[in-house]
Amino acid sequence: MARRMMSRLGQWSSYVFAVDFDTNSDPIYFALASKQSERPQVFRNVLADEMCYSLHVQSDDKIERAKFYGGLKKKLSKELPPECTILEMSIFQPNVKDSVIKGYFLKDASKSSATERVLGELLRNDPVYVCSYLCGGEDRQWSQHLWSNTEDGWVEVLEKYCVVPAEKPVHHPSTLNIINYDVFYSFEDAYKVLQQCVDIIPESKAVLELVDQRLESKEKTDFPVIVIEGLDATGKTTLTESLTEALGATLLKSPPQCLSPWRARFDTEPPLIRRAFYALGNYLTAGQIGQEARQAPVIVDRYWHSTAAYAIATAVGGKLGNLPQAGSEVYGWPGDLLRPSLVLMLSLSSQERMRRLQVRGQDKTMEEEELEANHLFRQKVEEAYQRIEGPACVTVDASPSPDQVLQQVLLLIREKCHL
Ligand SMILES: Nc1ncnc2c1ncn2[C@@H]1O[C@H](COP(=O)(O)OP(=O)(O)O)[C@@H](O)[C@H]1O
Ligand SMILES: Nc1ccn([C@H]2C[C@H](O)[C@@H](COP(=O)(O)OP(=O)(O)O)O2)c(=O)n1
Repeated sequence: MARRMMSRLGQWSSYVFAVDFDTNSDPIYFALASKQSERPQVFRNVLADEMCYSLHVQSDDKIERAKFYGGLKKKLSKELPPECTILEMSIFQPNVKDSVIKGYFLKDASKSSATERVLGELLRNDPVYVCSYLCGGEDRQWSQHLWSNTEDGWVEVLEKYCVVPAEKPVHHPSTLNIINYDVFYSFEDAYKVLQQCVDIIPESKAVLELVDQRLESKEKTDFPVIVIEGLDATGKTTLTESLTEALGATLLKSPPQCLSPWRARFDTEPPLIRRAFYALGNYLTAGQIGQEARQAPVIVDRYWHSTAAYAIATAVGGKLGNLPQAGSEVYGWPGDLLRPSLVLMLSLSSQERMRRLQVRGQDKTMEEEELEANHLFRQKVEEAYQRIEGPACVTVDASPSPDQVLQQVLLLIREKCHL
């Protein structure tokens, strides 16, 4: 037992735990120690008389971890008593890339044994670590208790540690695992993810077959390639159509039409798989761009900026300030993806965007519903758009009439692409 304790503390001593009690403020950071700290009040102001637990996925397989973590929230929401609040939590090594293990922190005000029963069941059947947290003693010190399964099926506490405060890290933990989890910077990295999904998501096979037949694109195109970006309802469809006509251009989009039968399927998958699907869509579109730009200018409705900006904004929790700094490698362009001549981002006030969404009155994707509900998320998408480089986007005011927006954009294209 003593040896196991040493080994676990050895394993976790460089890790910090972060719990998101409130998305508008910083997480609460804590670490584990064998002795109490002089500043023991880790959860002061955020926990009352509740029982607390944490759950972390325990698997070396990236796909299994992503799938299980996504399903775990649904399972917990369904099976736990309604008085139980489920908060996002992560364990990470401060400022070390790829070190995050995601999990949930449970605040349970139910005073029933149902929660422990559900967690015991999970521990027996699924790849999870389960811990409970207790506050005791005169100085109200918190301790963490790691659960273990006994051979006869009971749950026991295996190890117990003191919970001590930890410093706020320079980089928000949600930024540490962006590369190759949320954003893919080469064809091969995205392709590998879908290859590993073939057994669990049979549709991956059809997508990979299409991708295998993609056209190769040269680095330099004969005619200019102009990408139009922006949040939903900022006027991309309206502008790309009028622009295509005005310039005698070819109109393409990413993801391309040939992926539409599978898009809804991949939209239900966890970020790792969903984002790999969209990344591959860009390479398919790049092949089409290369082909079409031999004959005429090409207009593209969404491309890499959309893929990276939405992925980064979804991955980064909390405040706008948690986004990786401008100039970070996460905003870089994939070395093997065709670069357009110009990227324009249509920008609108949230009131006008909402008005246009209502006028259009269509079904919105879940993500767009979230955008509406979540002003912060919308800001993060736009900020990420503006930080992406290689080429960076030029922001266009999309609030004037459709014709005025078209004239403004034609001027920009003439100036930057000499068309
Ligand atoms: N410049 C504009 N002024 C006013 N309404 C516009 C303008 N551009 C587009 N719209 C309207 O706003 C809605 C969203 O435009 P759309 O081109 O479909 O956006 P997106 O393709 O970016 O989702 C549509 O109903 C469209 O007719
Ligand atoms: N090239 C692209 C295009 C869209 N995406 C993702 C990003 C968001 O999750 C959604 C936004 O697409 P949505 O269909 O809502 O937007 P439009 O209707 O095209 O304006 O798709 C992407 O990752 N890469």
